[in-house]
Amino acid sequence: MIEVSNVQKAFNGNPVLKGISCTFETGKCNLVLGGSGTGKSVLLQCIVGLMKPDLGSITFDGTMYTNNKINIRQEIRRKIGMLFQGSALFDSMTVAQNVEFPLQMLTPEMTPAERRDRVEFCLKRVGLENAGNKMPSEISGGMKKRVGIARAIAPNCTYLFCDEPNSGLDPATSIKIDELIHEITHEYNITTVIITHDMNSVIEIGEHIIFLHQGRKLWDGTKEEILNAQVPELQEFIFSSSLVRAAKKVDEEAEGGLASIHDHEGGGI
Ligand SMILES: Nc1ncnc2c1ncn2[C@@H]1O[C@H](COP(=O)(O)OP(=O)(O)OP(=O)(O)O)[C@@H](O)[C@H]1O
Repeated sequence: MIEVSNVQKAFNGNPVLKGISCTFETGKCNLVLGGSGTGKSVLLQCIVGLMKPDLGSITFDGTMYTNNKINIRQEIRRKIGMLFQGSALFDSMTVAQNVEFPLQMLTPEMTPAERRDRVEFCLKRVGLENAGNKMPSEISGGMKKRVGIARAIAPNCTYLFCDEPNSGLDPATSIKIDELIHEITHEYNITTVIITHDMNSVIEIGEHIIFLHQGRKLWDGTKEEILNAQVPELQEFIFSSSLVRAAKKVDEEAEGGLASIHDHEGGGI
């Protein structure tokens, strides 16, 4: 479990994170949801240590990360896997070399043969067993995300951070990537944190959701609870998604008949 307590961050006097406290649960897909510019990426960077919060603390399974000794921070950092927006593969390396890269950096004790086995295993796990020799330029956006996932889990990560894993993907491929992240999270009991503004992902894999708005956490809960959350900013965010509007309309038709829908349309959400 990752615990974030009163994290604050400002740039040039402009507060971006205004005291965020939340927990990310072990073995679950934890989603950080919110509109553009609400501080999702800044929060993620503070959690993984790419940015230093001005105030507040972050613990990983009870061990303090912020302001702790360098060796303890490095030990935690070794357990973190990252799936970057746009996949961030090395263009000059093959798919297999990309997946092997963090093993060379983080697990020097592994022999070349052990590394090759691990790469083979991870590529197979993400459904890319035949793509090891391809270059990133030869594979699709969805395949690149899969390589990114294989690379993130290769060193046996305990924590997986995904920055908008669906960006640039078509809806069907997005669902497959969401499903893969969800499966891997449960299979290896990983604490997964996903930054997103995609309501499809919320509905697919949102086991624990944090909603950020203008640098504050306004709500947290599950995908089952989110549609009934009584937070105006969250409702506005959710119902700006045409998919959710359509799903709610179908529900209302089934439950209340057409009269209730027409009433609703008059009032608006
Ligand atoms: N290094 C930085 N220096 C100055 N301002 C920054 C920096 N990083 C982020 N910001 C500002 O912090 C605010 C929040 O940015 P952030 O990238 O966290 O938003 P976000 O919620 O991830 O948005 P999006 O969904 O569009 O990626 C923005 O106003 C952004 O301009």
